[in-house]
Amino acid sequence: MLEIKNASITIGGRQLFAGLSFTVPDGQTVCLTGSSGSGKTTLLRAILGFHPLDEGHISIDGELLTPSSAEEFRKHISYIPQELTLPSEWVSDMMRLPFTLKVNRGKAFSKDLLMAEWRKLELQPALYDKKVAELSGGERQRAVLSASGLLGKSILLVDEPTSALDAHTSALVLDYLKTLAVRGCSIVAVSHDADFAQGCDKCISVSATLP
Ligand SMILES: Nc1ncnc2c1ncn2[C@@H]1O[C@H](COP(=O)(O)OP(=O)(O)OP(=O)(O)O)[C@@H](O)[C@H]1O
Repeated sequence: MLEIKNASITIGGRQLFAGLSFTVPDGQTVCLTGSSGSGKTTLLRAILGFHPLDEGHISIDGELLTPSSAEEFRKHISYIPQELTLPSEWVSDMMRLPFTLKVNRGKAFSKDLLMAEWRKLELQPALYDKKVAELSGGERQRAVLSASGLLGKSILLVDEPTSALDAHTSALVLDYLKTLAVRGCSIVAVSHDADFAQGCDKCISVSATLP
């Protein structure tokens, strides 16, 4: 279980949020909502240990996130940022890349298992042999999500997973996230998509403090 307790972050003299508390039990999907600039992405970065809280704490399964535990914590977290800068030229390389990282040691890549994830996300198998630049934004988003699904980490943080998708495909992505949740994953998604937010188990409003 992921727990955020009494969290506050101020950047450049502006308080983004304060006293923010919520839990994400194993198997739950939580949607972070809030106006642009309210600090949703910053909160995801805090969970990754890349941005310190000014007050409060973050814990996973009762273990506190600290500067010294952050690296160990990240081994259990998949993070899909809003803006994907993908270093691979080919989709096949992009899909294999996470499995070559030290942090994912012990996780074996399987194209067959990946294709099973792709079917759930309605990605055509032929895309696997294309260049990344040939994929649409929504195809790229879903392909990256499928690799996270295959990695099977216990926490998934995903920023705007449906921003490039039509209503049908957004619903597909929500269903997909729920299949990951059923496997025990705790999911925190940032979204401005009201239908997506409604489909999650819980919505947390990250509220900006007005000057
Ligand atoms: N490293 C940083 N240095 C300076 N300012 C930052 C930094 N990170 C975030 N900010 C500022 O903090 C505020 C919150 O940013 P954040 O990206 O968390 O918002 P958000 O709620 O995710 O917004 P959006 O919905 O537009 O994606 C913004 O004003 C942003 O400019």
